[in-house]
Amino acid sequence: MSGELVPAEQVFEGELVDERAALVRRVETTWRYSRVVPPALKSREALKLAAKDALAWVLRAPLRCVSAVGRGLVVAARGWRNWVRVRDYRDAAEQSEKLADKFVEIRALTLFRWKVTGTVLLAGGAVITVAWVLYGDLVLWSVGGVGAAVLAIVGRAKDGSPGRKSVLAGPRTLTWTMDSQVLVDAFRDAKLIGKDESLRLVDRASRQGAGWAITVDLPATRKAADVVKHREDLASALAVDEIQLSVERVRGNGGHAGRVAMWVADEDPYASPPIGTPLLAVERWDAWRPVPFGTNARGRRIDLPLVWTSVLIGAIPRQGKTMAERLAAAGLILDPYARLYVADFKNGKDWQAAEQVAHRFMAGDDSEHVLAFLDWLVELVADVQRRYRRMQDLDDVTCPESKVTPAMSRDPSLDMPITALIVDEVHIALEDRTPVVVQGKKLTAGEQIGELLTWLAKKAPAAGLVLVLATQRPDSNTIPSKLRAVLGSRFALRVMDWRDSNIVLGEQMNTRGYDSSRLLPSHKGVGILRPDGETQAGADVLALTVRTFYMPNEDWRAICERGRALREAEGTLTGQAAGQETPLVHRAEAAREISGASLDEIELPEPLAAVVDYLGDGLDEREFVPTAELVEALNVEPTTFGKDMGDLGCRPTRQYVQEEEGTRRVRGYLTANIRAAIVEIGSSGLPGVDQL
Ligand SMILES: Nc1ncnc2c1ncn2[C@@H]1O[C@H](COP(=O)(O)OP(=O)(O)OP(=O)(O)O)[C@@H](O)[C@H]1O
Repeated sequence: MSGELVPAEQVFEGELVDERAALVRRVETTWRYSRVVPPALKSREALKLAAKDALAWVLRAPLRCVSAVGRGLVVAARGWRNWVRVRDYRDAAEQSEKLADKFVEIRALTLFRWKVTGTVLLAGGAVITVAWVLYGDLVLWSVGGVGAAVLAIVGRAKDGSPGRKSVLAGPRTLTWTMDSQVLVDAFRDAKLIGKDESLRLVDRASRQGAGWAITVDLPATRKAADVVKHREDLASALAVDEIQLSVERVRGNGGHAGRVAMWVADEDPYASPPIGTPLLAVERWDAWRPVPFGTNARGRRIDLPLVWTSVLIGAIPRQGKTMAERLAAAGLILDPYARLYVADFKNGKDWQAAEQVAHRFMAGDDSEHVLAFLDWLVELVADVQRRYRRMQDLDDVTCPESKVTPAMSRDPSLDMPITALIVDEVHIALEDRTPVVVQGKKLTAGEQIGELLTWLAKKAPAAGLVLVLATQRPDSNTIPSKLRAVLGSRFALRVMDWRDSNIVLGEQMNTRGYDSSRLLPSHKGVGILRPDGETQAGADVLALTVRTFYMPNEDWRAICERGRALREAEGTLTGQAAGQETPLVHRAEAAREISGASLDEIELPEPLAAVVDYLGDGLDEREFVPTAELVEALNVEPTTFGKDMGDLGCRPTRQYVQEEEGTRRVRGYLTANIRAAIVEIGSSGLPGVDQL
């Protein structure tokens, strides 16, 4: 130290003054907090850790690389699949609900992209092969390396994208047409097949009419009938209204109990304008041919066979019942050989036009109409019995079985035309409570009508009688179950509940998937048809939804006018239409016709038998026979005789008779009354009406 003074930094109390250490400390601090220095180099510990990590990374790199390439492969395959199936376009079409319209375009584009794929694969393969031939294995290694690197980059694990992306499902409608997995899922969701079960496509989805059709086979032991039954569940799973979904079991040679034909309409098939009846365009019709009745959801025409069957139509008011009944009638009207009985208990103008063509016509809902209708039925019963008797006499060539044939029905000498009894609002007749006496039994007219209609529905179709009954009240109290059971074809338009639907269509039909109470009120003329016999849908189809053709009044009138002209030309206009007021057959006489017995064959109680014996031919030739004459001839006691005759239905009357001393008014019996009593007794020995 020289004692010379030098400048020095300020020194605080307690601070060690060491210039070198301070500098090192400052450098260290700067290094540690610097942003540019990598963290691994900031401390010895960090460096050790980084070295370990690097070693682990190097060791795991091949594994990561392989899994990245694998993921890349999956991503690339998925991307290619979406591209080749035009996924983006299809999704856009689906979102805008235009998938059906774009289907053809999408198919064409798919095909094109498949071709591009094939071409690229072939061309790429060829180039690599040539290069390999020219330059050796290096080419393969290079292509493999580059490909693997690209795939590894594509498939590298990205932060924040674990697993599959969840997506909101778009409209499911019609997706199934392109992706059968969607259909399988829908069947599973509707619990029609199990979780591990699948469907087998018999036909690819194809365009049919305004919708898509597909046929599938259910897994073994699953039944097509269950799919039909749970149509609504399936419709829900496919996200369509059940009215748009038609499901049928495929039967016959090409089908089996597990084969289902489905058809899904693009939109409500019954929302379109109604279709007019094709009958308007024909000159005449053959009653033996099924009558054009309506169309099914697919727009296929459905005809209704009428001959050899009877039809019941039921619906709540204003659903198209009369329209349906008139369609059935129209086919018969256009056949000049068919005979019509038309009873309109609604008494509207719907049936008026038929008056000009009907053998018998009646519109009204009073007791007198009901009684007149009863007489029609008696007349028809007698007619049917006459037909069967006549058929017995015909040779086997003309009449091979106890059934009317087309030739027989058109032969005027046989007088067995196809005869239709068409009744609108039949419940009015069936509910009528006017008392009538039948074979000494008191009944209501309604009961008697029920009995006769049942008999006719049971026995008359083979004799050429067709019953077409429509009712607004298809409940069990109104239409006797005996009658319903023998009406072969049923058509149920919308009704109030499934019970009413079953009453029209038959027991348990709702559990088989046929319930007309589920039809929409706006769907006028749409109903469930359970045909008796074969329709276009096939002989085995239990029931089908049909929308009847539309036949407004003017078309109906035109058809009736044509029917009249045809009958005039053929000379087959009869009954009321021809101006003939044919007297109605007396009920008792009809009963005689039923039995086929003549008066002589009837076993009579006394004293009637003695009276008949005594009168002989006089029974027909004389008009009146005095009581005194009978008492004397038969040698009976007058009071007892009078009482016994009264009990047998013969009431005495007073009439003027010519005697030697002049004209005298005496008590006696009208032979007509005696004859009526004989017939009445004869018919009571026949099977009662309920046994008919
Ligand atoms: N196939 C159809 N297409 C379109 N509309 C129809 C069809 N059938 C019936 N309608 C319409 O439904 C309405 C009722 O028809 P209709 O008179 O035949 O019914 P209804 O059941 O007989 O009625 P009501 O019980 O009063 O006798 C009519 O306005 C008719 O035009």
